[in-house]
Amino acid sequence: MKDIILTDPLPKFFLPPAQVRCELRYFDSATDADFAAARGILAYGHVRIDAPMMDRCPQLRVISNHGVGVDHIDLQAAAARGIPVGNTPGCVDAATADLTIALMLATARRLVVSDAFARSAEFTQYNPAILIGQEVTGSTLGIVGMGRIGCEVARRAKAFQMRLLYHNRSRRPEAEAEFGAEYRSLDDLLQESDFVSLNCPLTAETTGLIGAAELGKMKPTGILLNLARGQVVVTQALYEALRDEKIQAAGLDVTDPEPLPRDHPLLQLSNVIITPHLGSATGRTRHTMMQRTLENLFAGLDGKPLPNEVK
Ligand SMILES: O=CC(=O)O
Repeated sequence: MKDIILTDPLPKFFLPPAQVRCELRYFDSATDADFAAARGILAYGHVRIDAPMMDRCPQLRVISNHGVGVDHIDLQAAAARGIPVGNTPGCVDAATADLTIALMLATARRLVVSDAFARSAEFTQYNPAILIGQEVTGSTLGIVGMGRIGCEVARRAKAFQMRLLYHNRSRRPEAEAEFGAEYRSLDDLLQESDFVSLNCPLTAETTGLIGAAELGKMKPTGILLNLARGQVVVTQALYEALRDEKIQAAGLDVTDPEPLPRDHPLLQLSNVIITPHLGSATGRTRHTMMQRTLENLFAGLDGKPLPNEVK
């Protein structure tokens, strides 16, 4: 008999490998009986998985998260109920670091407004005076969160001959040795960097980490990149800093709230580029994430240790 699994609607390529041993029930249409019978939860999107949901599932053996960040899952509640939580670290790093660099280049070289200009009637001839950007090569990049993704960003930034600073909960001697990254307090990093890249997990410590005071420490030419979680940045403070040109630009793959309401003033600014939470969104990475998610799910259903358990 197949195991009943609660999940979000999954893409087509995910279905055959999941359905080998699972019957899928979608959160938004699952009945009380489905919750009562569920032996696993496959968290594909960011549905909040909290204690009341766990208590609706007395048979629950495992929660398997498609992705790295588990801030939408109440880990304490899961631990208290003896339910292991799995995630997919490692396989998302390259794609997320690629998008960090893409947003760095796109904000520095004003790609989105340039594209609009090139399509408009205003573009009548080559004009060396317009749309001047910032040079990425040789600039200083400050990485907040020198974990796996931060290290991949550093690796790519070296190809642009960037000077690297980092801030992390603890010193990372390997990153210092491999990339020549210099440790800084958050304040010093904000003051010295041309680009500040947020690549940290969302935790109690990083919620609201970048507010008005922190943005005020950045250079007026500084560019903020957020590939972490929207809640790491105080949205209103960021809006004001961009509106008042206290910083030059921001590249955001995540926002708080997410998505921003259509009438949010941040969406009116031309010095911000927003992508809809696409850090790991490449075909290859999505495929590997699927495999890792199912490995954790199936191991949990079998009562075996998860290959990647969140501790
Ligand atoms: O946001 C995506 C992830 O946490 O992997």
